[in-house]
Amino acid sequence: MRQRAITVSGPWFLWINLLFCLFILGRHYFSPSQQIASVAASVPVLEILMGLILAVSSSAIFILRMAHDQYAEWLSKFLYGTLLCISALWVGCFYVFLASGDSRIVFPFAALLIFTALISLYFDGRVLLSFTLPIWISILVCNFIYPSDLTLLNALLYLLLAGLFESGRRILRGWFVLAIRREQENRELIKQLQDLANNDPLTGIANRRSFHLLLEKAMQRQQQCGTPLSLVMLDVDYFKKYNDHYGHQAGDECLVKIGQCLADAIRSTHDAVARFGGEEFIILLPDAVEQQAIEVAERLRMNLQALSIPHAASPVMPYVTISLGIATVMPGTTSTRLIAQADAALYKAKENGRNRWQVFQHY
Ligand SMILES: Nc1nc2c(ncn2[C@@H]2O[C@H](COP(=O)(O)OP(=O)(O)OP(=O)(O)O)[C@@H](O)[C@H]2O)c(=O)[nH]1
Repeated sequence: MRQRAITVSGPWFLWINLLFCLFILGRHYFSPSQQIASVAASVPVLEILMGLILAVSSSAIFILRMAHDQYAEWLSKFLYGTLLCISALWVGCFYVFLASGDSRIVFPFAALLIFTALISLYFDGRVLLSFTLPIWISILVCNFIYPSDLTLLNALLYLLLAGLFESGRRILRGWFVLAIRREQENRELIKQLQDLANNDPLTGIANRRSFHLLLEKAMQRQQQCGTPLSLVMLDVDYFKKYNDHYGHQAGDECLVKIGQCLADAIRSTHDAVARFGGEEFIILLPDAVEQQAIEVAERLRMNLQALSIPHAASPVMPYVTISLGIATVMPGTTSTRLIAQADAALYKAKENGRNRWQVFQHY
């Protein structure tokens, strides 16, 4: 957010400097009074200083606009250096005016520059001070060197301006910090909402809703490119008995372990594992033909077996086992039908004795 502010406010402030320069260069037209005319002797110096500010400001505006990465860290450092340089040039300009006994333009100009700097750079204290501090200090010092202008009124004005500047900076900075905090909170909230919408709260893997979205996308791609696609649906064997034996809490922990085991066993970038409901999980295997899906199913079964989660109440094995149904897309298969086929194959695997996989048979 700070980088965004720099790339928006930085060029604006540089434009202000450009305009102020043009005003000084054309001062004879704006105020052809005796006092300003007395600066005439120093005109070449002044013209050079203004020319330099014009050149530095316009180059910096160009570089900031052309910057490839508008959020790059170097932009802040670049603006810091540029403003320090421009500020030094303004100090020279004000010195020329004060030295030639013409302070009329100095004070309002310095105040305007300092307050426009505050408006555009308040979010970055270092950059703000790099511009304002040299101007502030040099005017004070000049007043001591040329004490004709050091009146009580001027001193009071300096104090008043310093107070206004600091209080304004604090208020603006407070709003900026609040905006940053709100943005971070919103980002976290959006992430939480996305997690809630897409992930199963118990196991942390994708939920049924996001699985359907992934499946629809994969089906579209399959229809466009004619690539294969398979599904593996699986169900924990005798999970009701597990709950009854070990308690619902242990059942939850068992589901978390199974979800993790499945997620670890798939190619994370291509495939997707989701909790389909209760103790049922589903795995989407884009680009996988039937044989590859069988290999994945067997791997999942073996990985879970390797975990050896005790299931004393299971009539199949003394540890938790799963049954799996496999279905592969055929021409004209819809997503709903593919899920139904994987479910039918799973039912068959259960019927055939559980702790096994079964491929859907097209008769
Ligand atoms: N602990 C826990 N249990 C769940 C959760 N979701 C579903 N279950 C339980 O899973 C059990 C599923 O039981 P059934 O559908 O009869 O299936 P099963 O006992 O696994 O038998 P088969 O599938 O035929 O092997 C039920 O007792 C549900 O209460 C959950 O989030 N946590």
